[in-house]
Parts: sequence; structure tokens; C-alpha cells
Amino acid sequence: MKMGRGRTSRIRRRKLFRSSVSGGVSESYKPEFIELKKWLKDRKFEDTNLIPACFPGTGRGLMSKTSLREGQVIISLPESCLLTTDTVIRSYLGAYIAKWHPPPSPLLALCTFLVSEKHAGDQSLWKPYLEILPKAYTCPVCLEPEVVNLFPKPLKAKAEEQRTRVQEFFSSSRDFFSSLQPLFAEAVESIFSYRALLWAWCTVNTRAVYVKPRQRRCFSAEPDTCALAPYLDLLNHSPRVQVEAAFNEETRCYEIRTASRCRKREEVFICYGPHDNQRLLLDYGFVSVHNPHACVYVSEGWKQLCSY
Ligand SMILES: C[S@@+](CC[C@H](N)C(=O)[O-])C[C@H]1O[C@@H](n2cnc3c(N)ncnc32)[C@H](O)[C@@H]1O
Repeated sequence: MKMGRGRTSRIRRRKLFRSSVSGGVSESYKPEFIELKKWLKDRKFEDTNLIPACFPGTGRGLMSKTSLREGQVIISLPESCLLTTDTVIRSYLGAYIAKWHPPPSPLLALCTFLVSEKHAGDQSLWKPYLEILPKAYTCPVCLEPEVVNLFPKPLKAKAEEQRTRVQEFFSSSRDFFSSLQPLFAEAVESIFSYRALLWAWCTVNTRAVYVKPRQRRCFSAEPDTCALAPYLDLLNHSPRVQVEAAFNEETRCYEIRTASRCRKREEVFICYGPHDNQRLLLDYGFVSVHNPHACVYVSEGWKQLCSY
């Protein structure tokens, strides 16, 4: 192909260069995203700024449709789209939670709802959201012990702690799951398996946004600060961007305002926090290359050696 030398061809080449910098390939044509967009529209959310796309390096994320200014609200998700403990309490699980002693944790309520709705399949009102959730996760708790064994000692210890925590979460929740038997035709043990709970735990752990703590008597004293935010939770992390994210009491929407500019068709990032790579791997199942918060953990032996 002959390359022109005029202004139009320069603009065309610049455009080509830009899209190859981001390298994002739109996924908005996929049936699962078409369904999700319809579901969101029914809940009064229509996105003008972003489209789902797949990016080299970061995988699935959101791409800007137009250029985004500093200070612009990039997404404003209505309360009706959020999955919180309120959603769970209002559901068929509410009565079971209210009568269970000791009161279940807010995390258990969210995980139970996710597993139960996933089990409901086509009957679930949350199906379009559940369909776009990852089928599997890469947090250390999901990795084979042989893989965890290859981690540096401090990370291996944290990964084992995480596995113990999730296993205990499962064993301490089994009686509560048994109490839900009247809701299901199948045995609850086959629905609320360790595998299913692990998937739900990772879903909440890697995707939930922070909301103002609420205190309700039907839940244990653990903080009730997690909300699942469909679509918004497709935003990937970059330690280099700054955003403000919070539930706006006036608009009754969860809003994200960016402090960084973003060009058209680039991946739009948010910052999950100033996390080092150990924290990112433990909490989200990935590490960030060129992470300005990266640090090296040294074990006791090394500390003693360095103090000589
Ligand atoms: C809130 S979700 C973001 C959307 C997610 N990529 C998806 O496809 O559903 C968080 C997960 O995205 C992935 N992720 C986020 N930021 C990333 C990054 N900078 N590089 C690689 N993976 C990332 C990790 O798997 C993380 O657990």
C-alpha cells in the first residue's frame, strides 16, 4: 500500500498510531454486553463515555468513546444498579438472615446472594450482571499449592493465611447455608459448595466498591462497606491515575470523577489505592508493571543480617 505524504494521510497515520497505542478492541457487540446494557438502561443508566473492550496487558476493561477532561464525571451509576446488603435483605434471603444467630456478616450475606442468584440461572433478575463476571479468579487463594510454594516466603505466608481465612469462612457458614434448604429443591451442600463460595468471595474481594458503613442489627459487627457496581466494575487499575469515587447522596448515584485526562479510544483506568504488588496480587490477583508503590519484603533472617 502506497503511503501518502499529505495532511489527510498524516492525520490518518496519527489516528492509527493512537489506536495501536491503546490497542483496545471493542467488546460492546458481544451478546453479554448487549444484555447488560439493556439491563442497565432499564435501571436508568446509559453510558455516554465508555465502552467495554479488551486490551493487551490489562485484559478486559473500559475504553473512552470520546476524550475525557480532568474533573469530568466518567461514570454515574444509579443506586438501583448497585448490589448491596440492602438488596440481599429485601430479597427472599432477608427473612433467613434476620432469624439467624449469631447474625451473619455483611460479606456472608453478599456471597450467599451471589451463589444463590448464580444457581437461579435464567430466573435471576441479576443474570446480565452475573454473566459478565469472571468464571475463575487468579487471587492466591485460587492457585494450586504447588504454585503458591514458588512464591517468595513473605508472600507465601500471606497467601496461606488467605486460604485459611476463606476455608474458615466456608466452614463457619455451613450451618447458615443448611438453614436455607427450604428455598431450594436441590441439597444446599451442592449449591453452597466451597468452590461456589470461593468464587463469590473473590467476586466481592476483587470487584466491590467502598460505600459508607451501615450498621444493621441483622448483621454482625464487621463493616458493611461493600457494594457491587455492575459495569463500573469493569474499570482496571493504574497506580498513575487519580480519581474521586463515592456515592453521591444528592444524585443517588455512585460516581467516579477523574483527575486525569484520557484521550479518545484509550483505556480508562481508576486507582484501587496506593498498593504495592504483594497487596495487588493478594487482593486482586494481578501485579502492576512499573508500580511506583512496589516494595521488597524481607524476612527476619535478612533483617538481622542487614543490622550487622
Ligand atoms: C474490578 S475488576 C476490573 C475488570 C476486570 N478486568 C474484568 O474483566 O472484569 C478487577 C480485576 O481486573 C483485573 N485488573 C485490574 N487492573 C488490572 C491491571 N492493571 N492489569 C491486569 N489486570 C488488572 C484483575 O484481575 C482484577 O482482579
